[in-house]
Amino acid sequence: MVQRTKVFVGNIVHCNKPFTVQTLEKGFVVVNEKGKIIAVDNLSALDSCKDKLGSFEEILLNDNQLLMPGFVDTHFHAPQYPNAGLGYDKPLLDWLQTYTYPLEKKYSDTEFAKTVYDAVVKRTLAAGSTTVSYFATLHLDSSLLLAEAAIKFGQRAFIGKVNMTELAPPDYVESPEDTISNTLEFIHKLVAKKCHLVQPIVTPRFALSLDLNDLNKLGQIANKFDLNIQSHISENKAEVEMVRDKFDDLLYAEVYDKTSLLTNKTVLAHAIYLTDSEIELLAERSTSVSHCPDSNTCLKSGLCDVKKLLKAGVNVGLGTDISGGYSTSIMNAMRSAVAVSTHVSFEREDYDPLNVYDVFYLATMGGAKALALNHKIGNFEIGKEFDAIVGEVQECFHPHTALELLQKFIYTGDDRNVLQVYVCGKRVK
Ligand SMILES: O=c1[nH]c(=O)c2nc[nH]c2[nH]1
Ligand SMILES: [Zn+2]
Repeated sequence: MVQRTKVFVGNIVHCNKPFTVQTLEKGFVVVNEKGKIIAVDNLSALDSCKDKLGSFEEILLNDNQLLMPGFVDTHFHAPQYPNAGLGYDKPLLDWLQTYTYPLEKKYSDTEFAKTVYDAVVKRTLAAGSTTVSYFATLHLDSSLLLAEAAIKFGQRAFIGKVNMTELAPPDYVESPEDTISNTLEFIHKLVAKKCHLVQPIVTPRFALSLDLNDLNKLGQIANKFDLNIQSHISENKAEVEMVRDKFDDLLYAEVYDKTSLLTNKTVLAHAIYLTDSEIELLAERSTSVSHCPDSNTCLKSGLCDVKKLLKAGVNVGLGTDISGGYSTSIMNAMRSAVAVSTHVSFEREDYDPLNVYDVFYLATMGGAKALALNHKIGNFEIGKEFDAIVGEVQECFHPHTALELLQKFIYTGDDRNVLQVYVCGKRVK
């Protein structure tokens, strides 16, 4: 169905530059029938702009509402949603074996997969995540069902069929041959759906799941088809030690670099225990980090020093990391990122922790860049596709500026405060 041109009028906030929130108090954004932003300005320019439009739909925001870019969740294990909030009594490697792999194995059942995946996409859209990078499971058919859920409900998404040949139960690993051939088939079948919003992403689970040879083949596939890549890095001390032992003293980031997996379209979750030289390597390769503060706390993995990564020139986005994390909401991840950074600051001299505006940048432009979508989404630049949220702060007892509304929205809001959600100009909530 062709969309009508839309004119949004009200308080507008977005990051027009890194870590800078631009506000248009009483501004407007015009979105054309293809979902692209064609004008952004102050109210004084609205009448002359309207004169140039044909028919359009006007969306008027009230004084307690805010138009902002949609949130980007850079790390979400969709099959783990049934475990959200469960099993935080074990650290990463035991947690994987005890709770996570047994659940993921169930996605050989496509009925079960469809039920969970539909619920995940509806829930994340309701929370304002207009773009999500999903891990699925090893299963080809049910991974395609996750893609279908995103297409059906109108979410922008990356879908990763997970690769894992080792260090998991014998009935939840693939042979080295199958992991490559199934990945190629998954990519071809997903691309054949011809939905520009939903794309495959190469997804080696982590360095302990595959050998160098298979990691390298996945690097070649990503390179050949120009695909995004997602994985995990340096989340847990025992994991980091096992990687050093397995790969003859290579550093974790060196394992991925040696196998062509560190690119400007790669996003790596956690990155808590990187050495300075690994951080430099990520910056050199323009590889991004997905910061998942809730997961790092629930699994007692550690405190990620995001400010250090940013200072070294590494781009960072936010991830909910269901079900290492318990919340499907990037608003919650923003609050937790501020809290964790503040806790890091207690142990440092002259340390300026992340603030509410910094995490708004990470949740929008930082995430867009992590998924190499910053030319398309992340803010309201003319020419970009309109992925946006209308948020509302309820119970305002006196007038607030747009920046005050943004603070209150992030700190006190949840999906009840996310009134409308748009992906590429189409309303999806
Ligand atoms: O938080 C995590 N969740 C996972 O599912 C996983 N697999 C490897 N490493 C992981 N970390
Ligand atoms: Zn994860």
